[in-house]
Amino acid sequence: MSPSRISEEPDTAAPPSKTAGTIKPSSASTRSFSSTGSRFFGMNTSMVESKFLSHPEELGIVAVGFSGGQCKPGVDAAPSALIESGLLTQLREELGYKLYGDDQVHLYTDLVPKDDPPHRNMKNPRAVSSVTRRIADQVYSHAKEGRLVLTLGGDHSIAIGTIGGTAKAIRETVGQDIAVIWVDAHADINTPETSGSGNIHGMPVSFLTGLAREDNEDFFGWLKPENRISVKKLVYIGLRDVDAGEKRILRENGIKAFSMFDIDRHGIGRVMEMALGHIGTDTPIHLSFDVDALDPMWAPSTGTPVRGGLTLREGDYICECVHETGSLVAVDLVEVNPSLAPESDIGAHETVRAGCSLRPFSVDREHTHTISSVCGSPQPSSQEVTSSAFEPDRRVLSNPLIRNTMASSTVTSGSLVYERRIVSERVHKYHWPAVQLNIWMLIMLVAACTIIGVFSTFIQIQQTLLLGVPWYFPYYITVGALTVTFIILLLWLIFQRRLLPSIVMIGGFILFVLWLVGLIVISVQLWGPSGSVSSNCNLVVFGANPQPTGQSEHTLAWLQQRSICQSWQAVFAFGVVGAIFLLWIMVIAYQVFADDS
Ligand SMILES: NC(=[NH2+])NCCC[C@H](N)C(=O)O
Repeated sequence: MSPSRISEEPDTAAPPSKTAGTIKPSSASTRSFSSTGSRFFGMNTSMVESKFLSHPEELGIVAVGFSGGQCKPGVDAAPSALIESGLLTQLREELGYKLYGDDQVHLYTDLVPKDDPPHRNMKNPRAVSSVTRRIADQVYSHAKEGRLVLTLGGDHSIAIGTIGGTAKAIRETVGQDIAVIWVDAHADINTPETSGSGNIHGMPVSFLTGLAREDNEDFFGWLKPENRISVKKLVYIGLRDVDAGEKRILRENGIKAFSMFDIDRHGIGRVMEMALGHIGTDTPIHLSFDVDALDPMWAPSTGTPVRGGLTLREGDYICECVHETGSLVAVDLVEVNPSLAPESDIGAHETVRAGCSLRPFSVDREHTHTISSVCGSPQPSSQEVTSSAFEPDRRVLSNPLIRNTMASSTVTSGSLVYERRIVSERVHKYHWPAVQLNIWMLIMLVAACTIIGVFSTFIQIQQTLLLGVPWYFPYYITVGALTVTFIILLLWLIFQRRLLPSIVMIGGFILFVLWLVGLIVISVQLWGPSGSVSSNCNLVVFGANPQPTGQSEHTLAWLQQRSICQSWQAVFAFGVVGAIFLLWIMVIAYQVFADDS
């Protein structure tokens, strides 16, 4: 590691300074803007209310000059390069943040042991473990103060510390678990055992989620449950180079991942809606942004570049959307490596510039309306889309030629033209109340089958007695059969995940009308003026005095007549229940429809 620093202070674990504007990037102004104490980020440009920060106008800066999570030197120089490019000055002077933090890039040299042999296939395990532990303390102290925390890396292994620190602080201050949006070309979820490289920057997520564990404090055993995150609250964006073992881990744990394939297919706007919808509106968000998520066209100077990545504008958009939620509590910007400048020095310069552009802190006021309407109210995620998020690109990933074209981008040298064709496709996910739907189907099934059964028996009796069959017997049997068919259709649609409220409303209405006609006819038969069934039953069956007993034909005939009368009553009761339940399902379908729109 060849550390670079802004000031050559030895690194200590001292808590971050509480003096505003103390980070001194080169000759940057140390002027500090006064805070109005309002709960808004970026007072000058944005009016997004922070949901979880008590001091959103304060920015805790942690500058991490550490590269031990991988083998290429230079990534430790990124914080200095970013600061020298004016990132912090802009945050302070243009966006009005009060900056908090030590006036140095931390090199953690005191924590790097001379001898650090591999452990469980991990390279530099002791150094990475103790450095990330120190970072966790630094981030924790800022987050505990209710500040937004910005960590400038360093390689992505440092996220073990940043996310570990945020998770703990937010649990203590807000009492909630954080969600993590991991923007990266890589999933970084290898366990020590699945990793092919042994580089810990490819493993941070497995330690943070508890998929990889160690008891020994020297090897991340210091990560306790309060530092961990749930796989359910983890969302990837921009993936395109995922190891086989990682794919298995993602699939087995049902982790939400939006690859470049999804971004090409749906567009970044829809992907952000789905990502934020998965997290929910009421969850603090830690955004961990690896600059290699961007296409090397914009960010070539990074350790593990992969072609076919995000445009710079898409990267900005992700940051803006997350900012717009008001749920952002911490940000990492990692893997900028100014010493890796393929072709020319412009590479390093461009990468640093891209890094500076990725600021989830402000949105132009003119943009605010458009962005709020897209990102501010996350849509429910679409299972049709995201469950397949990983599978379709397997073929693409395996073929480097195809991989390069998967972004559907065209680059013409001279003037840069980047154009992504977006196949837009609107996918709704309706939230049906499963319990109510199941109860409805069960009751309707019972009602329909009872009516079919009773009227079939009545037809047999009529035929046995050589009497004509009234039209409403077969009519009600048909209505019952249609109801059963409708329920089977609903079950099939549910199974296909295509149950639309309109189908339920139209089907429910038609059945309701048919059912109501049957109910009216039965009511007329039961209580109508001309020889009603009810009065006959009351007179002959229920009113028989004394009621016949004993083993005689008379008793058997009476019992038969009684069961006919009871069947009429049952038919009427189920007729009423059916009509009411059909009304109910129309109301449910309308609510589901209204909720979605
Ligand atoms: N943060 C990164 N750039 N990670 C790259 C990881 C590459 C590879 N999957 C590995 O585990 O080694």
